[in-house]
Amino acid sequence: MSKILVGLSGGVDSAVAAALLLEQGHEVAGGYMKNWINEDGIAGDCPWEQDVEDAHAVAKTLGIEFRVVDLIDQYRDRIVDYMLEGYRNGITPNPDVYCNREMKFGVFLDYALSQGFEAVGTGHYARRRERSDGSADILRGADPNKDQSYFLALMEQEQAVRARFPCGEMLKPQVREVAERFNLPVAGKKDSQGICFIGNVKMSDFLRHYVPDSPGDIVDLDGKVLGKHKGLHLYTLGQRKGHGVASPREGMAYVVVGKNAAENQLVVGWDMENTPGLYVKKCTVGTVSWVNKPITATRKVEAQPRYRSKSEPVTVTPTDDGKLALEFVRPQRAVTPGQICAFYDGGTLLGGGVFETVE
Ligand SMILES: Nc1ncnc2c1ncn2[C@@H]1O[C@H](COP(=O)(O)OP(=O)(O)OP(=O)(O)O)[C@@H](O)[C@H]1O
Repeated sequence: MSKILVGLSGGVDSAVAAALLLEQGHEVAGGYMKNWINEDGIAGDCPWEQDVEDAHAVAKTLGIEFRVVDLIDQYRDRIVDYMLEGYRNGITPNPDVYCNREMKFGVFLDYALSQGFEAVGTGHYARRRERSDGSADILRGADPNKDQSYFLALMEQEQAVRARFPCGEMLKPQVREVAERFNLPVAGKKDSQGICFIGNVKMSDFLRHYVPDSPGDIVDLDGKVLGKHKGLHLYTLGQRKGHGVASPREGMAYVVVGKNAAENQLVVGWDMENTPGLYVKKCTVGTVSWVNKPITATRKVEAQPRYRSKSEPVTVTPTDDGKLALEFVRPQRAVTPGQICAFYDGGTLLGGGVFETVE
């Protein structure tokens, strides 16, 4: 039996995580991380008050203690600033992945340990296996449609040791069944969408609040001006919609293939495999971390370049400066600096890093 603080978000998955850990005989308390309360007056609905209420109601139903943990300052420092800095520097950051490493299994775990808990449980769809030496592996969740191990790619070993993911062994419909069995008030609540804290605020509205628009030309690969963009940070490599350049050719679409920061130009090209800049086989990954057993010599593994994509065979070579040189077997579409690359060996998450340069 362990003493576990479960991150209760007000959603169904974390409510079920708490119920299952309780059923397994652990001593469980629920903690809501208060990360963001939209003090800056951004248009849109940030439903944190409803979420706290729902989390509290779940704790009451389960008969467990409930706390609200104020992490607003840490969230601004570690997630919001990282994100805004990334966009200002022309990359596409991934706050969801950082939130797991820095917040849930960072400051929230530190808080839990300081309060006498041994572990933090969450509703992530990922599995965890303990080895006989006490170390832990993170595996893909049993539900292939819900697997969230990608978001845990920057977790380190000490964090994996202290994590608990009881929903990872189940399929989503089974999680809903458990919620009903425990009469949890959130059993029918809709899954949350998008970035962990923004709620229903549109990402472009959020960014616009902090990073000023900086309009410039949209050009094709020959430099011909096709339109105007609102600011390079508002566009992502591979983006097909929302750039406003209509295609004159039936069945062909323009996509973002590059950003020329020096000229403040957004470059678009045809969505085809031979369009320069859109598909790459070689790239580098920095900010590397390993859940278990670092890769120290050239090795063939699988890499998942974004959340909703398959993992792909890749050769990984550590470089002298602590980064990784990657060579994919097949060309990859829109490998985006700032986004996360997760490495797997079969169903086991090895670790991850941040895409830096692409060739
Ligand atoms: N504000 C929060 N406070 C405490 N824990 C949180 C909070 N936000 C997320 N978590 C934890 O992290 C897990 C994964 O977060 P994510 O935002 O992906 O939620 P989710 O998959 O929609 O799950 P849920 O149904 O529990 O909201 C949650 O299941 C929960 O345990």
